[in-house]
Amino acid sequence: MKVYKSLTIAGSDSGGGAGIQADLKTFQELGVFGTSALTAVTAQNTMGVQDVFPLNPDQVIKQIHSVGSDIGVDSLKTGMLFSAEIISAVARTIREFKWEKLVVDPVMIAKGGASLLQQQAVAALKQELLPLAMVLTPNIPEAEVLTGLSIKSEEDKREAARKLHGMGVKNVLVKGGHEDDRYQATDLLFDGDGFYTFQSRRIATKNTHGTGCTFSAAITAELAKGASIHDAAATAKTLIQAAIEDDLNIGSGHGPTNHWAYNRKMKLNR
Ligand SMILES: Nc1ncnc2c1ncn2[C@@H]1O[C@H](COP(=O)(O)OP(=O)(O)O)[C@@H](O)[C@H]1O
Ligand SMILES: Cc1ncc(COP(=O)(O)O)c(N)n1
Repeated sequence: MKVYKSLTIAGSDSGGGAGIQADLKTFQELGVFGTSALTAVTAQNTMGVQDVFPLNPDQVIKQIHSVGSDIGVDSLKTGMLFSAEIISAVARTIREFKWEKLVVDPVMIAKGGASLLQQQAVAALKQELLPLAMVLTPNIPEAEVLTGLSIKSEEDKREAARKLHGMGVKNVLVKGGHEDDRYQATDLLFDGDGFYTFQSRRIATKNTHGTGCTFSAAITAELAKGASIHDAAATAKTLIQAAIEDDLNIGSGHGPTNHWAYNRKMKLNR
């Protein structure tokens, strides 16, 4: 049996809903062997981020080398990277290994408002990491920071996607979770040629902690198995919908989604 492997380079969420924990659970749910390189430890729960302890770039790089030199990487994703120094070191290592199936989730701010990326690191993200990305998955506020555009409409989303593609990203997937739409959650993919939308019913819930991490991890796992970006995005959208729908209601703030809901839903639909 061929074993597919995905690496996540991201922060730890002690609360288990986002970051490395969400990524590994999602890889597992999609049948892919998950490995990780931690960039930072956060003391975090559903109420917010209580503290952030970044690792130094050498500590991050050593973990990536350990995984890359022995276990192997069919696809990888980045999440919380925190500083320009970590971004430069990670970008250098990805180039060294010549990994192509890279999903960049440009994590900037946690749902509760805590900063997970230093402001001065945005330039490094744009210059060093975006040109290596096979897929970039910004939410609306992240797409606004990266492009300098204000995004209010579907056409604004397209304009932002075009601009990000111009920065060297092969496929741009602008997520619509933050949109002011009571009925739908619509994600937009631009592959350089055409636009594709992935739409679902918007679920009325406060428990959306880690949706972005889970969504980009699902794309990463599907790419490892050889799926096209279009198919990977479709699977990720189905998985995140099932995960949000199946409300776990953990904690008293923004709770996590259910990472094992997808397979259960697939079995029921069979
Ligand atoms: N309330 C919701 N109902 C259904 N889908 C949602 C909801 N909120 C977010 N999503 C979906 O979850 C994924 C992550 O979106 P988003 O919330 O924009 O990212 P982030 O967690 O990075 O802020 C996207 O596929 C988006 O469409
Ligand atoms: C360690 C870590 N990484 C990422 C996020 C973003 O979470 P979300 O997916 O809800 O934007 C987070 N809260 N913590």
